[in-house]
Amino acid sequence: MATLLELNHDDYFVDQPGEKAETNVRCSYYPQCPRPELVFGLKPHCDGTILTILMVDDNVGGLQVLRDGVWWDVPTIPRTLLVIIGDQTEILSNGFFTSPVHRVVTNAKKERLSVALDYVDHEREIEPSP
Ligand SMILES: O=C(O)CCC(=O)C(=O)O
Ligand SMILES: [Fe+2]
Repeated sequence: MATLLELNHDDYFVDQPGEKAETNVRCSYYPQCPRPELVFGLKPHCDGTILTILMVDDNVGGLQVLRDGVWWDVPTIPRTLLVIIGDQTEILSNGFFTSPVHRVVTNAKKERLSVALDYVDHEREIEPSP
């Protein structure tokens, strides 16, 4: 990431979070929903994190990302973790990496599980790279 930004500091993104940066795990259960057209699993949002690492159910889609005004399904790939860039990385990279707006839609036939690991710094003031 630092190389892409042409920073002369390979560990720039590793060094920015303070010692109090936290990792939190969130397990979410999305039950079947008889009226998926009316109910979001998770409303549209960006993650306020440095990164979110997401493990989703291989058999159920549901995660969507907004790009150019269109919602796209995020494909599920077995045994693969998904990394979502968070707002803090967008700030650190001065907008080079963007924190995507995403949501989870519900499913009438299948329940869904996900595990999200948030890496976030609530203590330090995050500033754009030099
Ligand atoms: O459950 C998911 O697939 C997405 C979860 C999510 O976006 C979040 O926890 O911020
Ligand atoms: Fe999220």
